[in-house]
Amino acid sequence: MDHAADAHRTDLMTITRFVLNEQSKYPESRGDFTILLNHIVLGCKFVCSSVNKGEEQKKLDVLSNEVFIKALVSSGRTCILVSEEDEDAIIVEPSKRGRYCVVFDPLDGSSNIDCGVSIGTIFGIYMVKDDHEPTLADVLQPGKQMVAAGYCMYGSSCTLVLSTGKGVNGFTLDPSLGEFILTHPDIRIPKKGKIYSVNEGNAKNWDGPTAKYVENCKFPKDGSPSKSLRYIGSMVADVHRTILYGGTFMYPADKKSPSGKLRVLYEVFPMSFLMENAGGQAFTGKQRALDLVPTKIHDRSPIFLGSYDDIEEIKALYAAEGKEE
Ligand SMILES: O=P(O)(O)OC[C@H]1O[C@](O)(COP(=O)(O)O)[C@@H](O)[C@@H]1O
Repeated sequence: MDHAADAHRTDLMTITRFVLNEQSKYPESRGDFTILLNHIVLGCKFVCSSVNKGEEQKKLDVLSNEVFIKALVSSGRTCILVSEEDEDAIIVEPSKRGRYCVVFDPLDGSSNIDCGVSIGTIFGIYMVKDDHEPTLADVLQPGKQMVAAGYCMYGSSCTLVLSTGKGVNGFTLDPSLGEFILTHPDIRIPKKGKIYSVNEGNAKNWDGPTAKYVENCKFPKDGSPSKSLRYIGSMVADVHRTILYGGTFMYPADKKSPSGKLRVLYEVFPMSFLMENAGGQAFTGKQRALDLVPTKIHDRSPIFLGSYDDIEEIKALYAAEGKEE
């Protein structure tokens, strides 16, 4: 091996080192974010190892949630937590409080566990500005106020994708080191893609613009090649492929579920934050997804996210429909 390749192999950029480097650009930084992230990473390592051991779904759902909550509270850096698994938000006891609010889905796509399809953890982080008693208002904030978001995918390898608002970076767990190492620096989504991803089983209930977009993907009128349908039905895996290869991922509204299926705080916002930071877009059918203001912690929203040009096409179809009405 030549010296340059060797230097690369021996100069390990762990996720902690990466975030410390980023934070050191801010003189006011106290290292709190790095400590918080280390606790999230611990939760991800736990879930990764449990998935690999083949724990069954029910147990894994509950276990993952408990591990994340305990890790986040014990970090001493959080004040309010919202988990997909818990109906109510968790207000951290005063002696363990810090400035961050974490919204998360500890094990998204868990119905896929027992057949070995990739699943993941999704998280978003808000920061409270002053010392006040934490309330739900601290997390019922538009996604554009998040300071960071990410997901960890438990697949053939364990990959953590993170944005702190300046680009998107991917880290892969090296099981022999027990460390996430930077393997995908500065991920940019292709400007236009060749793939669309949606549950076509719901097609008969879609609205006009969604149906028209999917029709255009299959039978483009401008002579361009048809797009391919790829749908895993596990959001982290579908979004991960979309960021890397380009195209669109959609969970639209339909007649049966007018708000779609996916949850605003811990599914739609973190993935939209990552998409925008990778150069893509995220749209609800009405507005930029990150501008949404949730009114309840488990609110849902339709979502279209992906390559810049492809989402422009969807936005144009919704705008045209608005004019027809
Ligand atoms: O099976 P559908 O309706 O296509 O839904 C798939 C979506 O549901 C999810 O599995 C989330 O649902 P769960 O919270 O029940 O796991 C996402 O990961 C995925 O994008």
